[in-house]
Amino acid sequence: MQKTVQELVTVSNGDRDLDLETVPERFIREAVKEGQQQGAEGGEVPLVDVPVIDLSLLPLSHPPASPEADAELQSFHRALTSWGCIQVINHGMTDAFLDQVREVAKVFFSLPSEEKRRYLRADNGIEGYGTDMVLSDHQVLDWNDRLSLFVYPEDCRKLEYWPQIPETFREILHEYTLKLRDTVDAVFKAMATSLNLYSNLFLQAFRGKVTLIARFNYYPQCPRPELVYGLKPHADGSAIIVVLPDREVGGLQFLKDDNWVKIPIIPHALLINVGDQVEIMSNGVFKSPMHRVIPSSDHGRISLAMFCAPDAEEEIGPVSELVDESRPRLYKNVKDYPKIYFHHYQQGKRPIDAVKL
Ligand SMILES: O=C(O)CCC(=O)C(=O)O
Ligand SMILES: [Fe+2]
Repeated sequence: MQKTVQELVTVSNGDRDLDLETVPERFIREAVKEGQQQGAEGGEVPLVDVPVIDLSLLPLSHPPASPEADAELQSFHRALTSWGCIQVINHGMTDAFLDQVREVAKVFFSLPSEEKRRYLRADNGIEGYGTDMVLSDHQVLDWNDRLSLFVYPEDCRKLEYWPQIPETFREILHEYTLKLRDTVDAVFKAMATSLNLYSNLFLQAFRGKVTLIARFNYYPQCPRPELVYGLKPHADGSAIIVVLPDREVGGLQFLKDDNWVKIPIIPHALLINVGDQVEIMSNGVFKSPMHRVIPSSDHGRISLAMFCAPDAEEEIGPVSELVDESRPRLYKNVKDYPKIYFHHYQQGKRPIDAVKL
């Protein structure tokens, strides 16, 4: 396999000591190469608050038990219909546990290359350690290395890709997965409740079968962040995505009303995005937001994204309760949306447009 980004930047003394002074051509954004990048792209991106939702207050069925629960449900609904993104607090995981999850990821990415390469992704595989998938010679590469693992259901796990160092990696990822299962169930129930539908609607549509894929992202420090993307602008292809962002280093940006904005770091909140599959199922009521990551010039950044999706065998489509004369059906029914997603993403298109009616 080609060098990882981390190998390219030749870190000699911790994260701060970068030998690389220029960014290799393959990472340079198309717009920069074509001389089209506008001032704002390289300049300041404003900081805008993302709605903060207290998960412990969200009612999981009708009717909300208290005025507070009702108010929280309204905020949740507003956030998902406008932003498609929330920061969740009181999600049931302690600060110390989230820091442990971050720590095992940090230790893994700090291991020598030879050790990490024991978990290298196969050429045409999804799981394992590696870089942006190289699909064509002209593809602009993301300034990002990642470790992707199927984590749920448990019988899908391929332990040969699960790091053995640090020793606690497997156990902590297992525990995080089980806790997140509860979190995503609660979010799906609150979504349905906020739409005045019965709370198990999404989970039943998935026939109780959800899959979780963990993606540990590492964005090494970059000498010219304004020339590259840590992750190119994209919306996520799953149903919902739960991100544990870096505690200190920002970089995640969202497209809000056609402008890129930064969001504040809330160290122990989980960031939850609507993915394309929930946009489709909600007939466009909930929005799958465009987002991107810009690396930092001073520090490496680590995040853990958990992609939660129905089984690829399940057909999904707008739920009938959300289709009527005033809101005609906007999307086709689809099976194996991730396949459609990757096919269109590779071509630089927005995948959800391919299933619009
Ligand atoms: O690194 C982040 O904060 C976001 C990651 C992300 O958007 C993704 O993995 O799809
Ligand atoms: Fe994403």
